[in-house]
Amino acid sequence: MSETSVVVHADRDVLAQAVAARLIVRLIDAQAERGQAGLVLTGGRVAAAVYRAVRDLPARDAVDWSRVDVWWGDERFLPAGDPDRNETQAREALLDALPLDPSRVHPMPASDGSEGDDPEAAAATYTAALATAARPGTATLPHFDVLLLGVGEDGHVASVFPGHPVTYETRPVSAVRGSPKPPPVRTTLTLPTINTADEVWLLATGTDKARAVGMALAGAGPVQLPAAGACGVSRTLWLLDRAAAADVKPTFRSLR
Ligand SMILES: O=C(O)[C@H](O)[C@@H](O)[C@H](O)[C@H](O)COP(=O)(O)O
Repeated sequence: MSETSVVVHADRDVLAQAVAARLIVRLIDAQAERGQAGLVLTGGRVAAAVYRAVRDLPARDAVDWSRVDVWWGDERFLPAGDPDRNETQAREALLDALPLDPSRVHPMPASDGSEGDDPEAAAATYTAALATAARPGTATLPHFDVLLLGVGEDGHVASVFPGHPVTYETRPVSAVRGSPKPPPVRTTLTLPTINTADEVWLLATGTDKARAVGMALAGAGPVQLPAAGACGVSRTLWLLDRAAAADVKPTFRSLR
């Protein structure tokens, strides 16, 4: 039975520290249970603050990083190494500092990769990479223990934007053209894929996010507000600061 929880922290710095600690513990537990862990990264400023906090916490050494599979929930379709790629940002903020197994780090293709400047081909390549790592006996996807999502002011998650055709997409990975947040071309896990994760953690800070967060938790639909359609199999965890939680009904709040 899936559980939805909301945890509210004082501000972004405290949130980043607390989410980093929570993430480290969750990865340790996953490895204790399964011998490995699957982590899906997101882009954006809040996630970057969390990544830096993980990097700087000594407890990160309790994770066996060589047995963590790292995936991305979405990517800005730009050349390899572009500073605006989610991959580049995650590598700089965290991944470069960790003893990861490079074969277990799975960035989404870049626009100058072997697929060429073709986001549909890039989405197909990522779909194949996911299928290669699929759980034995299951369909097409690996085990995601934790899937991180930033939340946009408009309620987007990953590169699933409100009202965009991608909100209806049922294939595992989709190309996105005409993104309202630059750059316009992206690749993304779709909502059905996101929703196979054991735990989905939605991160939001600042007053700009309050309306979207409040509406998502009040039961908005996923086409209007994709964040409302992101749910973990075991748990959906909203990790907010006070400003982003301003419109969340008191029944959902657990102040920290
Ligand atoms: O590629 C991206 O831009 C992200 O994956 C996107 O979904 C992001 O997570 C949100 O827009 C929140 O970003 P902020 O934390 O910067 O507000």
